[in-house]
Amino acid sequence: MTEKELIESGNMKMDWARNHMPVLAIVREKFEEEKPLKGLKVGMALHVEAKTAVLVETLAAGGAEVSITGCNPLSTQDDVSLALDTRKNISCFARYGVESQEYYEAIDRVLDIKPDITIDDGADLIFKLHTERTDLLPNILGGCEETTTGVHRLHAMEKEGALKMPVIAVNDAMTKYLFDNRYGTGQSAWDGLTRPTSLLVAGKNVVVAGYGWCGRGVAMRASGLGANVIVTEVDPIRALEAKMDGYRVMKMADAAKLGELFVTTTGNRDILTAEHFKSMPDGAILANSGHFNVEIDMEALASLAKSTRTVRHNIKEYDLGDRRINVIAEGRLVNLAAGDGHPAEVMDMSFANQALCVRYIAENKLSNGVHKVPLELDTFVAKMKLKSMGITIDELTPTQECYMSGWECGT
Ligand SMILES: NC(=O)c1ccc[n+]([C@@H]2O[C@H](COP(=O)([O-])OP(=O)(O)OC[C@H]3O[C@@H](n4cnc5c(N)ncnc54)[C@H](O)[C@@H]3O)[C@@H](O)[C@H]2O)c1
Ligand SMILES: O=c1[nH]cnc2c1ncn2[C@@H]1O[C@H](CO)[C@@H](O)[C@H]1O
Ligand SMILES: N[C@@H](CCS)C(=O)O
Repeated sequence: MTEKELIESGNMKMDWARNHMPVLAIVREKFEEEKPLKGLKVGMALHVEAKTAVLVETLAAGGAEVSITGCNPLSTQDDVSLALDTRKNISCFARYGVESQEYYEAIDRVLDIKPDITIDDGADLIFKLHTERTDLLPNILGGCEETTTGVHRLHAMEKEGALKMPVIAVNDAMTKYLFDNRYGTGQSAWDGLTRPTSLLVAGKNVVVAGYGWCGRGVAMRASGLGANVIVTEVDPIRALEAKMDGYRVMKMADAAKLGELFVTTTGNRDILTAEHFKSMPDGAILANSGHFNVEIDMEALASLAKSTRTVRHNIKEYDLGDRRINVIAEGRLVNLAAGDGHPAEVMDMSFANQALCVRYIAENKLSNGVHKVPLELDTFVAKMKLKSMGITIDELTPTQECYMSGWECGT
């Protein structure tokens, strides 16, 4: 495609996404009217695709100058990146398939605008701010973090006294993780698994590692597609939940022997290791929908392999001699690296939270540390989402409110 065609394609994707993000549209209208971000610069590292682009244009509509790059070398859609870069007050440095050095250089270019507010997915931008670009910290009003792993990193920094800015844990808003991590990952992980493989899920043994918000979504949809789902966990409560939700629960050492398709969603490292690769059935398919590319030990797999080859777009086969193992999208987030990311209706809520939190940072002086999304913003997003779906719900009557808050009328 020519550059002009790519830009057209990016704009088309953005139009489609925008039309399915009604809560963000409400926020954008307010931003257009009130310009709450006028004079502010926002630096972002997020998955650069159409839904993210709608968030970026929303921030620009609020008066901000926005500079963005990717948060994963394989999740950028170049057509959207180019289309964004043509917009007024927006620069986009993300490119698909960049090597590590180029990935971090692009984060530096984002930081070169000297942002007042940051938005991260995985905390790579904040990490750079606290290591190589500390000179920029005094200018920072605050940041927002999109994902569970990023929030973990920030809590670890805070605990060590290393976090030198306020950050809002957007992931932890109820209108984010209950929907994005569960229904979003539940659907888009299967988009990323079925597109490259073009194989049947029904009847397969699917092993889901981790029964957190992402894991339960992936397991639920696997079950809906007819798979026999096996869950692995380290948390006894979550393992019990998985069992009572109807799945088999066992150690990965045992699941490895049975699984035909493996999906990691733990946010942890070394979930699938040499020990497991050696006992997997021939042709097993592995994918990660959790944390970076460390959930599957790709180095161990490469060193066990006698040879490797690309067997389909986004699938690499590792020939171990007595068996072959297939990995989707280099063990990186399968839903974004091999699929189209979460559905727009879900990112609508996640990104409405992001836009509202950026405004909150602009209008309130926050102390250094990790902050919750204010409950009124979380509730606003839920109410607007219901409204956009044409759903009205009951309200407590004064008598009911009194009954619920009293203690005399318990029986
Ligand atoms: N692919 C996506 O688009 C997407 C969306 C949201 C979150 N995420 C990422 O997915 C990961 C999980 O997020 P979440 O919100 O579900 O987190 P979560 O904390 O709710 O769940 C993680 C689960 O993994 C379990 N776990 C940890 N180590 C394990 C091990 N060794 N074996 C088995 N289970 C183990 C934990 O006990 C926990 O129940 C994070 O890295 C997050 O950033 C990805
Ligand atoms: O299509 C998408 N566009 C932008 N962000 C996404 C999309 N799908 C998922 N995530 C976000 O990626 C984070 C993990 O890196 C998740 O927390 C989710 O919010
Ligand atoms: N942005 C990182 C963290 C996801 S949990 C990634 O894409 O790997």
